[in-house]
Amino acid sequence: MGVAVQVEGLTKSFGNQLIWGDVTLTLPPGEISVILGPSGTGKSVFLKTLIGLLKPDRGSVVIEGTDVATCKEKELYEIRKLFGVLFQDGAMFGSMNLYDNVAFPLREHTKKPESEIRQIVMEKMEMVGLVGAETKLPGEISGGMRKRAGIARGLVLEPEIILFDEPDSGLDPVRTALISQLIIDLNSQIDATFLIVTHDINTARTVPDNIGMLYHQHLAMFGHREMLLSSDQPAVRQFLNAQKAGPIGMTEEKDEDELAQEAHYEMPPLPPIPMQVMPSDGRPRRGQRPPGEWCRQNGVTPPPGSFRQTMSMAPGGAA
Ligand SMILES: Nc1ncnc2c1ncn2[C@@H]1O[C@H](COP(=O)(O)OP(=O)(O)OP(=O)(O)O)[C@@H](O)[C@H]1O
Repeated sequence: MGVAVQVEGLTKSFGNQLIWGDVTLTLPPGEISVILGPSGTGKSVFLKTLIGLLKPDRGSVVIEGTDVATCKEKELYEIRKLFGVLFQDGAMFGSMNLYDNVAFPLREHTKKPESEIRQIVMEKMEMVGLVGAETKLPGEISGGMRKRAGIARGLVLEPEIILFDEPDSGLDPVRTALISQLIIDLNSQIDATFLIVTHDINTARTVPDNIGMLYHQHLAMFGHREMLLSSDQPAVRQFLNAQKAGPIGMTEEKDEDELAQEAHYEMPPLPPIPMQVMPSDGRPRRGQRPPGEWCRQNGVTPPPGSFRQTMSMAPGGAA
C-alpha cells in the first residue's frame, strides 16, 4: 500500500535565507500527491530534505516510525532503501547503456545473481516502455526516454515511496501527457506512495489525488485536489489557473505598487475541475474517490461544469 510520510513543522534555511518554514503535511500511503510552486520556492530542497540529503533546521519527517531529520546514518541508509527517486534529468551515467544504468542499484545494493538482475531490469524496462532500447547510451535517446529510464532505475529496488522531481521538465505536451499516464499506470500497479514536484498546471489538475503549494516561504495549502482546485486563496487560485493577476509576480512576490494597480482587477471565474486521468487498463485509481465527494462533504460548490465525463480525461487535456 506504500507508506505514509509525516512532515511536521519542517523549516529549512541556507545561511540567513529562509527557504520555507513550518511545513506540515502527510503524504497518504499509496496515493499520488503533487507539490507545486513558483520557481525557486524550494520544491527540490523539500524533496532532498525528505530523503535526508539535506538536514532541516527544525521539524521532523517520520517514515515508519523513524525521523529522517534526526536519525543516525545507519538508519538513514535503511530508510533511503524505501525511496525511488526520479531526478530532473534522469541522472543517468553517460558512459553506461540503459540496461547497466537501470541495473546499477541492484548491483550496488544487493547480492542478486546476474540472471535475477536481468529479470528485474527487463520487467521494469517493459513497465516504462523501453524494451529494445537497452543498449542505447543516455546521450543517444530523447529527454522523454531518459526520464523513462530514470523511472525504471527508480523502480528496481521495489520502493515504497517514489519521488518525481519535475518529470515533465523540458518535455513537449505530448511527452508530458505520456509521462503523466505512465505515472498513473505505475501507481495502479505497484504498492507505493507517489510525490511529484512540478510546474505543469495540467499535470497538477489531472494527475494527483492531493495537491500542495509552496509559496512565499511556507506551504500555502495541502489537501485533496478538489480543495485546491476550488480554492479562493489568491496565490493558490492564481497559480493553479495560470493567471497573471494575483500575488505571484516575476520575483515570486509582487511589490506594493503592482498589487495596488491590480486592486480593482476581478479574478476570472475558476475553471471547471477536470476528471482525473485514469489508469490505461481501465482499473480504478488506487486512491479513487467519487468525483465531487470532497466538495459535497465540505459544503463547497465546485465551479460550474466540473467533473463532466465529456471533459478530456487525457493528461494535459484539462479544460
Ligand atoms: N545547497 C544549497 N545551498 C544554498 N542554497 C541552495 C542550495 N540548494 C538550493 N538552494 C537555494 O534554495 C532555493 C530553492 O531552490 P530549489 O531548487 O529547491 O527551488 P525550486 O522550487 O525547486 O525551483 P525550480 O522550480 O526553479 O526548480 C533557491 O534560492 C536556491 O538557490
